[in-house]
Amino acid sequence: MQQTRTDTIQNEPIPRGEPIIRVRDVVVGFGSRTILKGLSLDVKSGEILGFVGASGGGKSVLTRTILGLVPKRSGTVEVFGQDLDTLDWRQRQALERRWGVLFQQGALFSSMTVKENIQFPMREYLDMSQKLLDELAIAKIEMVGLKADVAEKAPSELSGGMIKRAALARSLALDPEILFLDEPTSGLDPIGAGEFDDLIATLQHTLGLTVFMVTHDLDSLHSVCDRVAALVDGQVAAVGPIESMLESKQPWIQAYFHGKRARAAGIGVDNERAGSGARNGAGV
Ligand SMILES: Nc1ncnc2c1ncn2[C@@H]1O[C@H](COP(=O)(O)OP(=O)(O)OP(=O)(O)O)[C@@H](O)[C@H]1O
Repeated sequence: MQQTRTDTIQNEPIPRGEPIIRVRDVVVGFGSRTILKGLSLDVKSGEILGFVGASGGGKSVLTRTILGLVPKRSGTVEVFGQDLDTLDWRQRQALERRWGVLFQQGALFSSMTVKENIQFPMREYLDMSQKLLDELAIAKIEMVGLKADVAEKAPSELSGGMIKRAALARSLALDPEILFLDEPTSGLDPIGAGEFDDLIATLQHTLGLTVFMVTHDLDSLHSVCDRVAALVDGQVAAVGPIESMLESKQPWIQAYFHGKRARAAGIGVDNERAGSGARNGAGV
């Protein structure tokens, strides 16, 4: 059991399949531009939800809004059953250590070794000896499929794929229940991306994580996501298993999931062969 310096208000795990993130009628804008226009979405405990949408449509903005990094104009965000607007800073801190984030650039501190990067969030929240911190960091490094000797390396000595894994190890530093991934496979070659997808699926399965994953990667959507939510014009236009996306009549979703790249990823091929056997969308 890790020791914590932070008070917690509610540590009950959310039962599998129940909403662990509940976004309701969220409006976010910058100046005269409104990006999220009354967006609602549930992320269920234990699922990998893929979040897709046009470039610049607001996927990262939603992620950052859930994380409390971007102010809302209206609407509510509940995580672990708690309305984020009602928490004081201590409660907020307790809640934040229950999630991990891997941002698009997977930025590691360049002046620190991989081990120090992973220990950075640990030092903020955990009160334990250096020896234990070292053991924990090595465990995280091995968990993401890297060798222990990577611990002492600088980020500049790593390949792009290794940096992603090291950044993932850091996001797992505090044993989060929810993992936010912003385009985790961007910049990886198809083999590296496939391996990273497998890693996410394995970690989700073994650690019982809930994963909210912004992605453009049709292979990832196909191979690891339990459900997909599509952001169109500031709202979630459809959410459900990937098969349900194929049935959507929404033009952007049709273009996305029936396009050339989707066919190349094998999406829809089975459905087209099997006629109309696809499941229906699950709604928000
Ligand atoms: N802090 C900010 N101030 C002003 N505009 C912003 C800010 N953050 C995001 N935006 C704008 O909001 C829109 C949505 O951005 P966002 O990064 O969420 O898109 P996205 O869907 O994640 O795109 P991509 O798939 O290309 O990463 C963009 O037009 C962006 O310029």
